Amino acid sequence: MSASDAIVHVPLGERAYDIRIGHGLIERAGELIGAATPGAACAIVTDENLARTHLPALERSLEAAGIRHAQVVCPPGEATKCYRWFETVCDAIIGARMERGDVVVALGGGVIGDLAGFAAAVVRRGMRFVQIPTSLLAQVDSSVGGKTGINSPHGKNLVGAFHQPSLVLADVGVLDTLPEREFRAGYAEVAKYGLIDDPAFFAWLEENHRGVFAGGPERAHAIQTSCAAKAAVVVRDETEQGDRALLNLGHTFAHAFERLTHYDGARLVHGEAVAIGLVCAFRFSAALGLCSGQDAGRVEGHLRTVGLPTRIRGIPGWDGDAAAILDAMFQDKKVKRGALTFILARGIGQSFISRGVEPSSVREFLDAELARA
Ligand SMILES: NC(=O)c1ccc[n+]([C@@H]2O[C@H](COP(=O)([O-])OP(=O)(O)OC[C@H]3O[C@@H](n4cnc5c(N)ncnc54)[C@H](O)[C@@H]3O)[C@@H](O)[C@H]2O)c1
Ligand SMILES: O=C(O)C(=O)C[C@@H](O)[C@H](O)[C@H](O)COP(=O)(O)O
Ligand SMILES: [Zn+2]
Repeated sequence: MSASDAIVHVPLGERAYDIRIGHGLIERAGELIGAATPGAACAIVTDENLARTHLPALERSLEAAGIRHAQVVCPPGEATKCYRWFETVCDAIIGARMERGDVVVALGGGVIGDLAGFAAAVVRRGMRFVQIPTSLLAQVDSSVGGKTGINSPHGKNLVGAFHQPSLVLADVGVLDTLPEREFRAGYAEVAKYGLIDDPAFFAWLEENHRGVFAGGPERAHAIQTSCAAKAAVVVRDETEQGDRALLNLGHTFAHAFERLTHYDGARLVHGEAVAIGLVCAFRFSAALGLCSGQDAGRVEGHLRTVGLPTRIRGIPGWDGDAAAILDAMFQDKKVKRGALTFILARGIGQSFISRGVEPSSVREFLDAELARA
């Protein structure tokens, strides 16, 4: 145990768990997983990048704690969140004779977390699950809250389950090996929490983003603030019957862009799609007269300052039209009785759920965005 770890508790009754944020957590994973799930063996799910960098330390730690472990290594990238790799991961866990009481450990970014979590939700009708998020995005968002799943050719995350982890170990030190593009992409989800309901945090990010990117103490503060923000929403509405949809700010747009680029991370990764989606959500809100153009400009300005893409027309290799985006949006899980739902905003930190948004107004907005120089 280290006195300097921060802990965000997620009080979900019998599914309650801790998010531990600190340094050297992979080296201490054996001890921490052993304490959270005594006597359990571990099926580690990871990708090739993590297998090279941080898997050996995790294996040493499990061995030192006397924990039996097996692993399955997947290719990196969004395309892995698919039926084929889901089958491979499930069968690897089963083939390693992992029992229902054993633990699936996700060592990786959001792709691995979502895929491994979904396997944990269904193998032997539900195994325990530990998240060791290694990307900024996974540490601030995907490892928390229990959304797991894979993509369909029809749309993002369309097959999945809610399955909460038993423990989250966010080792801030592992971010030192994360490629800069991926760190930046994860920052979009950090900014999202300020934009949802915490204008002071967004203003803090505007002032302190350099420290977050440089790995100063601001980084751990941003991760902790993000986890606490997400945990608070998840505790209010675990399975997205209402308020949890706020965490989807920017995502009705983002998921359409990801599907239209065929989940090709070389062109667009999730966090980049979210950055463009956040700008769209605010610009759409401004176009509808809900929020000021000044606030929409502030959102775009900040994301552009940190180097994130902000324009639909900037998506590499995609030159489609508004009809294609709108068509993809109709596969969104927030669609209700055929009507679109968007998370819109009355200002920075003042987002709200808007049901039954007219497709014609979305179409008009998208046409104008696509015509933007
Ligand atoms: N479940 C949720 O609540 C939730 C929330 C947000 C996003 N997501 C999902 O998360 C996914 C995106 O996650 P992501 O941005 O982490 O992408 P990712 O999992 O593809 O990871 C990004 C890249 O960085 C590499 N990487 C990760 N950690 C590294 C490290 N420490 N050192 C070196 N390389 C490292 C990975 O191998 C990969 O190539 C999307 O599928 C998205 O839909 C889920
Ligand atoms: O946890 C949530 O709830 C979110 O919406 C977080 C999002 O950042 C994340 O991308 C999530 O996977 C999207 O969920 P989906 O239900 O729209 O697929
Ligand atoms: Zn997201």
